[in-house]
Amino acid sequence: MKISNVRTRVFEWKGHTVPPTAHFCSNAMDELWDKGDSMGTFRFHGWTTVEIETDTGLVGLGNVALAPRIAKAIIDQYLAPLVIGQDPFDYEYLWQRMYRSTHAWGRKGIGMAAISGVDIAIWDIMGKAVGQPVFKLLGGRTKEKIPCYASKLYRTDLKSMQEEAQSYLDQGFTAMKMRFGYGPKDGPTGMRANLDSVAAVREVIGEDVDLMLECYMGWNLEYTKRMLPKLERFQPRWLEEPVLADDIDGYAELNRLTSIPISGGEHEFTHYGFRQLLEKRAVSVVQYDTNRVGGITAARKINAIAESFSVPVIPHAGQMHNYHLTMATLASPMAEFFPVHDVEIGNELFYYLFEGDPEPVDGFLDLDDETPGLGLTLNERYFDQFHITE
Ligand SMILES: O=C(O)[C@H](O)[C@H](O)[C@@H](O)CO
Ligand SMILES: [Mg+2]
Repeated sequence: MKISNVRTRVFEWKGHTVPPTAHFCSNAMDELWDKGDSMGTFRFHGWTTVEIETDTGLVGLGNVALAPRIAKAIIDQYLAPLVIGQDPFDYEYLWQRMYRSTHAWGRKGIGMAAISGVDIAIWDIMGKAVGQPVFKLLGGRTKEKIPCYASKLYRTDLKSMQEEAQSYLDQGFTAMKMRFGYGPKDGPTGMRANLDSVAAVREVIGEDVDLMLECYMGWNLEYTKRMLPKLERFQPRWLEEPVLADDIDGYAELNRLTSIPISGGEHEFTHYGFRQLLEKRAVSVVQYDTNRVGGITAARKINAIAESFSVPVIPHAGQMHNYHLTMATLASPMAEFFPVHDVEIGNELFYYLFEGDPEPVDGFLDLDDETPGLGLTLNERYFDQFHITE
């Protein structure tokens, strides 16, 4: 079998979107005086699909969510020529070929995200070729079902957040993640607002539901050191991305500071990047996203490294490209799940673009033993809601 063609398309949502609101989610732009719509550069309203065809008629489907237009250009110009004519089962060789040939600029960030999209499509092909779901190629069914946590609760008014948290309880979730809306520039009143939002959610969900707290790179080391002791009474499952992804020593200092586990990794790349995070004990939860980190080929290596450090892997985003890895390793105890709703931040756009992702039932997801490959197809019902660039 040989790869005969690589087709990339950029899907940019032109349908209804929920307008941004102030303090929606703390983020890396908040430190700037002219931050404007600070989440503007962190919306996922576009996605790149990667369809890799073989000379035997199979089509593998991959995806990239970061900088979709750039990802398409990288795949079209640099990566497609490296894999066309090759055997997809030589996936490690093909990964090294893509990694090494773009090493000067592609080992982190959008270069590695583009490699991820190609790699995911290659694994979809391999599963389809042998008639097995991808997780069966990675280690098989290590769980009867995958526990998952509801992930939204962006900062709005406290009553709306309490109603949203209650809705996840009503759906049977026993874990959920909320976002902070304030950071260092908002001073003591912002701290109070942050603490009040956690108290409000805890008031609804009680003490026996896991609550994760998301800073999305919007705090800094000094502010987080002040916040952590104040947050301990809420017993969060983890505090996520309090500092910039490059501040690995800051992560490590925070992770040693209190009983609250620090999580991160959705903005880290390759098994080399995660070796650094783990050797420095910088995170207590590894959160790569397979469509960024280097695809399934890199993610499975990270799973093994994390397992050797006894650090759990709970990938960013849920979504099929991550679920197969979580199913195939005991090192990954659960998955993130983005509730489906109107397009807002854009994490939920995945459901408008693809069909096949499992629906959670009582806080659990399952994958089908009989569906070969990743189990995803493009959702053509919404194509008219997208501007599509071939
Ligand atoms: O952990 C997450 O889910 C990510 O940080 C979100 O996708 C991001 O959009 C901010 O909430
Ligand atoms: Mg996050």
